Amino acid sequence: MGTTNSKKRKYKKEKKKAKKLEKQLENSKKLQNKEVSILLLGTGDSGKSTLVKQLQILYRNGFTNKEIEDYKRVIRNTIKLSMKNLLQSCEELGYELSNQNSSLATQFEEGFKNKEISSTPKFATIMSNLWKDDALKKTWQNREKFQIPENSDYFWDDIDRIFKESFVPNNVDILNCRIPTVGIKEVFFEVGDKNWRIVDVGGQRSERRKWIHQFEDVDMILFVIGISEYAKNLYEDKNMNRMHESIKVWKDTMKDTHLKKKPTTILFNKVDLFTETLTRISLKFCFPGYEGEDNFEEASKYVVGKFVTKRIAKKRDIKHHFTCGTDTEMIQGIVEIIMNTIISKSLQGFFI
Ligand SMILES: Nc1nc2c(ncn2[C@@H]2O[C@H](COP(=O)(O)OP(=O)(O)OP(=O)(O)O)[C@@H](O)[C@H]2O)c(=O)[nH]1
Ligand SMILES: [Mg+2]
Repeated sequence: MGTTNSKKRKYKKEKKKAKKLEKQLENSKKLQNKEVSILLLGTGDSGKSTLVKQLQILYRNGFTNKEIEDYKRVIRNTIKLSMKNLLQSCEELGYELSNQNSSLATQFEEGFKNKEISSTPKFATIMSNLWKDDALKKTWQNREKFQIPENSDYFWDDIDRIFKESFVPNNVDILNCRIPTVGIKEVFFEVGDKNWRIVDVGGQRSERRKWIHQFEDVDMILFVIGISEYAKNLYEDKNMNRMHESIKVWKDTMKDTHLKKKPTTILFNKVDLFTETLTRISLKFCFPGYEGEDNFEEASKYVVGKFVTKRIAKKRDIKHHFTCGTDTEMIQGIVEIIMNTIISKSLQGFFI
């Protein structure tokens, strides 16, 4: 009797296993034909488009000649505009340039208005000499007090190369270059035998009302947070702290009914800048209640807790990673983890 029951149980178990396998095979076949859509969300400047550039480098042979030419123009313009901004902020903060550099600053102001002069190697040398001035270095150390592209120092350190006639931006230059996204951009990739659609949106306030139209048609959300931005205010609202805005946007987004069942991954991006900023500005600046040390381990754990709260995590499938958006190798590793998670969820019938 006992033996018969145990045989029956074994048979039932085997049957269940076979059915599961059959379902997985069926899902896998469906998945082969299905495009998986990932929606990138997050406030402005958090690093969404940088991630798309990385995917372009990793899975689409990089950038076209036209794109490279456009980036060349943007990079050179940004260097000039940021230098102007730095000089002005230096004055506002009350730091004084050396006498020699004061006359360079005058030459810069005069040349800045003239497109031809400001494209010459001589003008580039003026900027690279200015960048060596202690007062400008001190101003840069206080960059959270004004609005300036975060990676300006990457370009200023290399002005001579960038203003050479033969200059062609490399991938790292392009990854460091900032162009705010306006509207919705779709990018398509094929990795292995899967098709992926990545939807990149603009994150500044005026762009966010367009987000909702994308919610229904996507399989997964990647929410990008600039974790280093806890000491900065918004570009579009000088009185609002960027981290507090990010928390608000995240909580509002998670309330949306269309997104309730969508797997969500948070990327706490800009970890390189986070580590550096912590050496200058305490996390208390943003969270007065923070009592930990200003090191990556403690501070990042605290910030994660502000996003992955018990209330949000209880109802949802939320994962998170720390990233440096400009580090191609690191991003490749994270992207592979995310894609594998999606594939395994699809095999369970999650998206199909
Ligand atoms: N140092 C550093 N810079 C980063 C990192 N990720 C992105 N950036 C830079 O941050 C700036 C903004 O990145 P974007 O990708 O344009 O930001 P976004 O989220 O697309 O911004 P919007 O289009 O306005 O919503 C760019 O200059 C990037 O080079 C990072 O991890 N480290
Ligand atoms: Mg963008």
